[in-house]
Amino acid sequence: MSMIADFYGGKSILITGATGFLGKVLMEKLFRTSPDLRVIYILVRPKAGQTLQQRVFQILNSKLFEKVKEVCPNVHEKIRAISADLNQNDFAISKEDMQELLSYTNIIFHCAATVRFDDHLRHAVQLNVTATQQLLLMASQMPNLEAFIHISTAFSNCNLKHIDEVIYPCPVEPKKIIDSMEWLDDAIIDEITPKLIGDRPNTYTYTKALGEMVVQQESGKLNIAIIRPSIVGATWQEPFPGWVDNINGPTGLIVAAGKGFLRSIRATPMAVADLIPADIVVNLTLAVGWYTAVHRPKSTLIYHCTSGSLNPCNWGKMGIQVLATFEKIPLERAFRRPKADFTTNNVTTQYWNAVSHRAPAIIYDFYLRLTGRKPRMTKLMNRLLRTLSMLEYFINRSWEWSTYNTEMLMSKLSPEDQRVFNFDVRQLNWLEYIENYVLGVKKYLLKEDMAGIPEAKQHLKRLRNIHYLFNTALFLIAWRLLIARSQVARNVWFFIVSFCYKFLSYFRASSTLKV
Ligand SMILES: CCCCCCCCCCCCCCCCCCCCCC(=O)SCCNC(=O)CCNC(=O)[C@H](O)C(C)(C)COP(=O)(O)OP(=O)(O)OC[C@H]1O[C@@H](n2cnc3c(N)ncnc32)[C@H](O)[C@@H]1OP(=O)(O)O
Ligand SMILES: NC(=O)C1=CN([C@@H]2O[C@H](COP(=O)(O)OP(=O)(O)OC[C@H]3O[C@@H](n4cnc5c(N)ncnc54)[C@H](OP(=O)(O)O)[C@@H]3O)[C@@H](O)[C@H]2O)C=CC1
Repeated sequence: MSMIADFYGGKSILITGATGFLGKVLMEKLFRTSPDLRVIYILVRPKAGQTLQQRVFQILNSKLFEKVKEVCPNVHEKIRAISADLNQNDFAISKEDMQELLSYTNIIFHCAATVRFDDHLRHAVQLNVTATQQLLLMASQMPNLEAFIHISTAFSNCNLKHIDEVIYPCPVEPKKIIDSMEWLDDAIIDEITPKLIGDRPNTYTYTKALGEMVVQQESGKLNIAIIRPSIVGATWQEPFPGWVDNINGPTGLIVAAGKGFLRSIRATPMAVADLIPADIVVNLTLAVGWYTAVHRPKSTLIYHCTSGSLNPCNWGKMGIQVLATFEKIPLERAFRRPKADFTTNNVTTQYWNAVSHRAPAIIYDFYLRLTGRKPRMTKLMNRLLRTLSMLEYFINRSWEWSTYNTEMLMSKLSPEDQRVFNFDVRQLNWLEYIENYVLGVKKYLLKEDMAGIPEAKQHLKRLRNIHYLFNTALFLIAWRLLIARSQVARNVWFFIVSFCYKFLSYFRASSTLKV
């Protein structure tokens, strides 16, 4: 019997960010392991022309929720979508809905955030700091609340090399930042942003650090815990291996490599690739929810959900395995063959960006223009290069995260809970995981059919032939130009031609003699 699954039975759970990557995996696991839970409230905003109901319907009818329907056939009745926008005052929740949330909620999982690295500071503060503060205020009015679990990121203190499971203060108090965002205009905010974020690389990591400070300062009498996952990747085992549905983090680069857009990347092959599968994050989150509610630790505990210190993998190994998988299982309609390499300095990066990224895009756009179509490759390539420049910070450094609390929690679980809510990353086989990740990208994100693999392989063969033809033509043109200009080149050319002629004559003469 799982104590954790049992604990969530009959509970009313509030999840923010339930429509996001992690939120969906969290909801799925909750429904699958505790189908007798009372209700899951999710705060959702209408988006991309879809109503709340349409969004929920789409999630529940997705591949991810297939197994849930077997164990919890009435899942539609157990999910209650509440119209909310975390950017608005009181989240723009109606009075009745607010009353219901305040009266019944037992557990809160706060996953919502803006994860964009380059978000404007005002927006990032609003969502990652102010909204967290408002949610804590709401939580403090919930008489039945047992635990508040805040999802942060292991990179909130990426300006440090060794990071402990503690909250590190930022120089400027979050309250002052929240206040100043109300009266400063955008131009001034733009000007002070680099000074505020200091040695952090972007507004995302900075505002997530401020969010943690807010949690600490406003915790009051609440039972709170903070989880810091590193780079969340596709699922490892549950509900099935390799599930992923957005392009954040490494996923976008895996797609770009598989489609042949990404040919070189400025990364340190030996740097630790601190990836963590989404299902491990979710299992730890649910275990932390249980532990925080039942054991009520005296202070706010922080849990690092990272892989580097327990089972390290590096970017070099990961890159090789990604490419090896694409050899066996290519993506459809690739632009070029999947073939990428790491560069380690600015000069080679600029060179390969020009030769392997920009030049093919320009040539392809020229071809599109010639055939009366709209050019698009240069724009796409520029976006990819911008993305690469944003991710570079994270793939050229290694961090050490201590995992004392996470290991302590593991030791508190019963053998059954260790199995059902497994967050022991030491059991993960990286090569197998990455292969499944790449397969998952193909199946679940790009929705490509496995039956199309032979055709995809044929397409790659055609691309290889075009590549050889192009290189031969380029070589011949260069050689012709050289011969026209250099006496040495001419001599070498005559030498080769006469050597080939003599060799052929000798070969013909000896074969005539034999007859
Ligand atoms: C041997 C070599 C082998 C090579 C093989 C390859 C193997 C793999 C090697 C693996 C190395 C992994 C490194 C991971 C490090 C992650 C560190 C995370 C650390 C923190 C973790 C966290 O705690 S938190 C979650 C992370 N938070 C994000 O990860 C959001 C990022 N993101 C944005 O901050 C915005 O996205 C940004 C970029 C501003 C654009 O912003 P923007 O306004 O220009 O545009 P959009 O966002 O609308 O995206 C418009 C177009 O960008 C394209 N794109 C967007 N993301 C993309 C992406 N990741 N990879 C590719 N392409 C991407 C997309 O293809 C769109 O293309 P299209 O237009 O055709 O749809
Ligand atoms: N992915 C990763 O690699 C990592 C993520 N994390 C943390 O995990 C958490 C979840 O991340 P992830 O699932 O990847 O992120 P996603 O971007 O996939 O999901 C973000 C969620 O927040 C919601 N949200 C954003 N703005 C609002 C708003 N104004 N009102 C209501 N809801 C809003 C989104 O809703 P909508 O669908 O409407 O946009 C979505 O459900 C975040 O706190 C993130 O910082 C930490 C480490 C790594």
